[in-house]
Amino acid sequence: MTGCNWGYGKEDGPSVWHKNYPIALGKRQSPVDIIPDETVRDFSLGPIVPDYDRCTSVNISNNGHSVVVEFVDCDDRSVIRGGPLDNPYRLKQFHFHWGGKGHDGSEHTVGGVGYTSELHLVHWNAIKYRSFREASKSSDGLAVLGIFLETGDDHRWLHVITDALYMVKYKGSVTDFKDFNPRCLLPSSLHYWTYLGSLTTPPLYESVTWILLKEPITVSERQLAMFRMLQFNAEEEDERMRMENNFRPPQPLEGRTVLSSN
Ligand SMILES: NS(=O)(=O)c1ccc(CCCCO)cc1
Ligand SMILES: [Zn+2]
Repeated sequence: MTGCNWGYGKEDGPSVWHKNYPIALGKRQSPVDIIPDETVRDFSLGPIVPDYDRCTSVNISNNGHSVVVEFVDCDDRSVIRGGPLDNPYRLKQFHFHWGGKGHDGSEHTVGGVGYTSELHLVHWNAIKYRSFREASKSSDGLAVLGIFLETGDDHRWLHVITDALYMVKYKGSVTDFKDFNPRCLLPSSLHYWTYLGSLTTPPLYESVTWILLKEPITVSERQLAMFRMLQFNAEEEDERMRMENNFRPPQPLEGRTVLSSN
């Protein structure tokens, strides 16, 4: 497998991903537009339980597409359970998607309206699969908890992440990032929508049970602007490209139903 040949530009962006990743035209692609009135209340859906209190964050890195915080996932120290999930899924990493200055950058939209940004906490089914890589190719392999970000006051804890961004400005950079518990990024309500979808970036595998929290968290424009000082390119590359608008637009629902917790 050669390196990444995709991006978010005109030549390599979401509209041409299908050339190298034909599943982009598949039947359970993500993100999608969530139309609240068309979601189905499922009273059998229990609460979602993120249990991150024994999590071990390892590092923060720039992979040329987003900024990613990775966690130790060799045991069940930090998992998400309940809701639509048949067993606990291990926390592997979280990352963000955002827009340009004054532009929305969420991936999922609600009633056709986007948010300023979207946080994805990525988990994998270690009960059924032996590795994240194997799980990522399986229809019930991954669970991604999606949290919308809206602009307003400073987020009390986001500075811990934005203070580290200068260390990972360029693609391929990584730095230690210990003792961060993503529980501080959750909104107060865990009411959610859930549906079966895919990774929103190549390889676009249709392996994700999406769980989207209805309540957004609030971050400031200043905090969000820090993400835009990141670059898509490596330090040694001539072409400087600001990391922004790293989101895929909504894809066809293709007959899927979005379920709603209470
Ligand atoms: N935006 S997302 O949460 O759907 C997401 C999560 C994780 C990956 C990496 C998959 C690597 C497979 O080998 C890609 C995308
Ligand atoms: Zn994502």
